[in-house]
Amino acid sequence: MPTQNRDKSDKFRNLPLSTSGPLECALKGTVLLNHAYFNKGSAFSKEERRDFELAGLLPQNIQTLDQQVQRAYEQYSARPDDLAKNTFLSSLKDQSDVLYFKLLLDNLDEMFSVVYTPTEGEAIRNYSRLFRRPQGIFLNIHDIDRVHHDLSLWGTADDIDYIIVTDGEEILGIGDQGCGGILISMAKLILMTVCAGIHPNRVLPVVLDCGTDNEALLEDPLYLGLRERRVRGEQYDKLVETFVRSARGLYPKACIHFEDFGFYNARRLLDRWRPEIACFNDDVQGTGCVTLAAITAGLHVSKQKLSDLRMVVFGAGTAGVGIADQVRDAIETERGVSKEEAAKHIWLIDKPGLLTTQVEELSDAQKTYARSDWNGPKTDLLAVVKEVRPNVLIGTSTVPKSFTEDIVRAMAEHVDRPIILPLSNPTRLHEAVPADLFSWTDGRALVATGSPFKPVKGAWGPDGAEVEIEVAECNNSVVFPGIGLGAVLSRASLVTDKMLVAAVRGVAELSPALRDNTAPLLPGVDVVRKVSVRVARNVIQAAVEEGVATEDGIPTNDDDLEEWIRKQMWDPVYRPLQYVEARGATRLARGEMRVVGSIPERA
Ligand SMILES: NC(=O)C1=CN([C@@H]2O[C@H](COP(=O)(O)OP(=O)(O)OC[C@H]3O[C@@H](n4cnc5c(N)ncnc54)[C@H](O)[C@@H]3O)[C@@H](O)[C@H]2O)C=CC1
Ligand SMILES: CC(=O)C(=O)O
Ligand SMILES: [Mg+2]
Repeated sequence: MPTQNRDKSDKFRNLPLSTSGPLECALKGTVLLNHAYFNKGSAFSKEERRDFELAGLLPQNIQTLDQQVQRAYEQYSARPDDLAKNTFLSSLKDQSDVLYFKLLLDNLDEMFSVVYTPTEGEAIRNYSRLFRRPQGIFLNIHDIDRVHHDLSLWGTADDIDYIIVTDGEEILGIGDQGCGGILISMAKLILMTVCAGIHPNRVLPVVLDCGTDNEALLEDPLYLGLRERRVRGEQYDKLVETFVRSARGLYPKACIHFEDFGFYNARRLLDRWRPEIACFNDDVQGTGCVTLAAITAGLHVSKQKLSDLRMVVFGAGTAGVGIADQVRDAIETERGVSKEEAAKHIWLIDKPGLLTTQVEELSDAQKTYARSDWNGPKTDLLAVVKEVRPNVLIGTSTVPKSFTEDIVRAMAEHVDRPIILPLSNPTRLHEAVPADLFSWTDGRALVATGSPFKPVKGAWGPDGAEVEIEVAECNNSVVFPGIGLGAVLSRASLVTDKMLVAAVRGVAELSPALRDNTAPLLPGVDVVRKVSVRVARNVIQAAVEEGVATEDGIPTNDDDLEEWIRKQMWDPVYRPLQYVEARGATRLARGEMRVVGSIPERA
């Protein structure tokens, strides 16, 4: 039985997760060809074609995965624009997980922005128009009694490692997208597999359909979700409570990742569940971690310390306050001061201007940063930049072009290497574009952006020589896959602050800017898996130190631990298939039981 890695020479032969060896499969014929997890299309071997009754269903020529990738790439390239390419990739994923992930991994630099921000934002905006077939779980706020049952259809206790849930209220900077939010859960899970080798058959994408306040969707006859305004209050809380308790009860080993909830709920739900279960909010914590790593690299280049930091955050919502918290906690540790003292390094600005103790209706999280020491008559971004003289400026406002030339020049007047991070997605909402930031600062700005940008050329080298500056993508996608991988493999009972600090260290250690002052502040997509292994290693070590790792046999030294992690990461390769009779709940192999055991029953 392929429950474990079966290489006898392998010192890790008792690995908890199986990622190699034969796969047992109870499906045959067209049902098998339509099952993305098992389907190999033209790559089924002669023996498999015989054993699984496929011979007459496939053209004669048996092809390799590489040949299939070549064909798929040609078809992809023929699509006229990025949205059409995104749709093509979604259909490919419905056909074959292995082919889809292999194509993606082989062409990640080119395809990352097509399966993720900014193109995925467009796909989500058009969800009900582009819809072909459902993926994931839709939980309806008026059917709370069904939640446990609907979740239970996806496997048994051992089968699920990672769950991403959204309520669709604040998607990727494009606001309320109702049930279309299912695609952000899907997209982030795809990144979990691509970047961190999380098994694609051991994850659950979920949307909590609570209605929508998006007028365009409410009026769209093709809209697929609940056509009513968002239900809030007690019923909303009951849905979330029922979802979390059912998910934990059914899949006790799974980590729950909250994504793109609105400002009011994101922090509240994280605070509610964090002390009790392994959970993570990507917009609060993932964004905080990756941004702190970028700042750490930037301060290294500018030869400053965290204790020198004066940071202005424009847009004090979920992401902005998440970043502030992560940075504040790092200053607290570095300076050995209280959280209140550390918070004095940070100025938050939102719609009313600078958050001061005079501003009413601040959330508890925002209140931490409300300034009592502000005397100036103006509190807009320019006035704050002139007064504070920040060395770090962050944009999480969704207000495009809000980092204007006068603001950036005012900042650069007092700071040699201003660190400027316009993080609002998608690309059109960035607070500034890199070309302008370099132009206004004579190439001195240290820039990273929320969505990807091409390198920028300008005469900013010594004696006015032309240089090309590469811009890092400062997106939580750099870090959340590694955090998730670490939490899954250690079977962490909680995701603690120390695990997040360890994750930041993992990303910062691999920053190209640490070795070359002119290189990007963060590692790029070319090394995503390396980053995830390093982040996961650090996270697991912190989980062990904190006493929250429940997996047995975690290696103690760095190299062994990295190898142990790598060996449990899923790779897109075709594994030989072995026919077995469907056996209901019979245990076949971790990760494979769900499809083998339950699909024939459900069919
Ligand atoms: N790069 C990354 O990894 C991430 C980027 N983001 C992006 O950050 C942006 C914000 O996301 P969330 O924090 O989730 O949304 P949010 O809605 O919680 O926060 C946005 C904040 O900006 C404020 N704002 C709006 N107009 C403003 C103005 N004129 N002046 C000052 N403040 C203003 C809003 O009042 C709100 O508090 C989005 O574009 C999102 O895509 C979010 C998470 C991760
Ligand atoms: C990147 C991300 O999580 C966001 O824009 O919401
Ligand atoms: Mg998000």
